[in-house]
Amino acid sequence: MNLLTWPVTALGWTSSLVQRAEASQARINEFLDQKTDIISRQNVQKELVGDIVFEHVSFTYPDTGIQALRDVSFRVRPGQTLAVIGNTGSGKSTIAALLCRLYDVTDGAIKVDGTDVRDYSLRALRGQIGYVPQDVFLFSDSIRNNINFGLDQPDEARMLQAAKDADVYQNILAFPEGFDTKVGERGITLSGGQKQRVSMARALVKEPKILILDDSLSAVDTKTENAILGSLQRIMAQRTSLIISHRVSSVKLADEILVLDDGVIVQHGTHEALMADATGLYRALYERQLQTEEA
Ligand SMILES: Nc1ncnc2c1ncn2[C@@H]1O[C@H](COP(=O)(O)OP(=O)(O)OP(=O)(O)O)[C@@H](O)[C@H]1O
Repeated sequence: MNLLTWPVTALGWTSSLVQRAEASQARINEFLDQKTDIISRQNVQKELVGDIVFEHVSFTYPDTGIQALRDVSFRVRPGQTLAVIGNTGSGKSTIAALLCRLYDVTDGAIKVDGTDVRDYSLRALRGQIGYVPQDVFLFSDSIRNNINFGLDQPDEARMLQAAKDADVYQNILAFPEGFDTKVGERGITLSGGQKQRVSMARALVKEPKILILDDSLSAVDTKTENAILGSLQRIMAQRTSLIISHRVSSVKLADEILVLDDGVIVQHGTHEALMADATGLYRALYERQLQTEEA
């Protein structure tokens, strides 16, 4: 059903339909506002395995002229976890935005399972990527509908499992109406960490082949973050994951870590290998964060 052309009068039937339509409309508008030049080709609709390759990718934001990435190359094999760390503004989120094709690369290419992302149908590509954005967006609706958002056929067992995996199940059960509890303007207010975990459950319930966590646990303390990442290990082992963070604690378990500085990969390797480089940016980030935590 095309919600863009859905007659407004037809929306009057049930309030939950209206809310879902509003929610979908908001999301559609969000995409349309910024992505008018992204063309969806219908030819490639295959099921993904999750092999991601960035080949000499450079990207300049068209509106500001800011070059966010310069000659970035890496590969993440199916089932592996790649982490990206760097200071604020170093280009981390831009990597996620390009992979989801919110923008097209300026130079180079991004390939998923050997096919350029520009050749996929947008629906096929984005439908298989679970993206937990930095800025969580929850609809004024029940927690259940927020988690199941975008699914054609919601499944109760899958939703419950996603909430458990995102470590928000017990919080939700403690609310008066459990998963039917309304959030947002007409409901209760969730803490920043709870919102992030509901948003994570929304990504996990899709059982995506590619999972992107974009600073998704910044609002929880390091202890909770470690507990969530620990419980996500099983899930991440079954898909290709991209963890974007400015915190060393979030990235240290990854198979490979990229260190970005001003749009350029300045280091890459495992946590142990990067820590061994006493003069590298990674070690400097680690020591700075240790000092902040101790303070
Ligand atoms: N939508 C946008 N339009 C124009 N410029 C942008 C946009 N998003 C990011 N930028 C710019 O691109 C550069 C890289 O930003 P990006 O968000 O990728 O960095 P980041 O490492 O994820 O930062 P943070 O840790 O603060 O989220 C920055 O200079 C930023 O100001």
